[in-house]
Amino acid sequence: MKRIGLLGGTFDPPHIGHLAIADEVYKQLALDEVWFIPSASPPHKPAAHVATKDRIAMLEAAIDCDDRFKLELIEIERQGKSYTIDTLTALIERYPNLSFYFIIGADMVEYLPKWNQVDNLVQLAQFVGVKRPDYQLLTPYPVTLINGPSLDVSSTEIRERLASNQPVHYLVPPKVMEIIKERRLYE
Ligand SMILES: Nc1ncnc2c1ncn2[C@@H]1O[C@H](COP(=O)(O)OP(=O)(O)OP(=O)(O)O)[C@@H](O)[C@H]1O
Ligand SMILES: O=C(O)c1ccc[n+]([C@@H]2O[C@H](COP(=O)([O-])O)[C@@H](O)[C@H]2O)c1
Repeated sequence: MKRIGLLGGTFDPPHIGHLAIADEVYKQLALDEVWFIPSASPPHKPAAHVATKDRIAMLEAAIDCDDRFKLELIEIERQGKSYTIDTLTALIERYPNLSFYFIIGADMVEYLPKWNQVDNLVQLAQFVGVKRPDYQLLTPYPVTLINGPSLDVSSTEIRERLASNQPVHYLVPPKVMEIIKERRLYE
């Protein structure tokens, strides 16, 4: 049975933290692929700061050069609030022969008790929690905890730096930087 990592996110914009955790979990859990799932509408925070088409273009560019990473648009196609319970239910129905590993950073591990139908949700896939600065990697839920590199980078910080004309080179992949510049995102 193929082992698929799922990394859901707002990706507003995608950054090296996303790629590093996908890479780390891929290796530590011997996954076959990692699918990146941009949310249509994040369930727990305000809407993204740029258009969905821009987030998709940036995410495509971010994972383009890595064959292990794929884009999965199931939440964009479904529209509405992107609850993970709906996404996992649909993916399991669509791909009964794959086993899924839902990857979350430590901030989301802390927030997991508030996720929609969390008790059912954690039965649907193996949840995998990854270290992130300033957050506890601790939970009563059955989450596999991974101690990888802990990168102190967030989309919020990148947006703030772009808005105040500070450099973000090396925090986002070069092709993502090109899109940000060409489309004048986050100015
Ligand atoms: N630096 C990081 N280390 C570990 N996990 C991360 C890191 N950045 C993002 N993640 C995880 O990746 C997933 C998607 O994150 P998201 O797209 O919301 O990025 P973000 O940097 O947290 O964004 P924002 O600052 O806008 O809230 C979440 O599970 C989040 O915890
Ligand atoms: O389903 C939920 O209740 C839920 C609550 C918070 C976050 N999530 C998912 O967790 C992933 C990371 O969220 P975010 O907003 O930090 O990008 C993304 O796939 C979200 O849809 C899901």
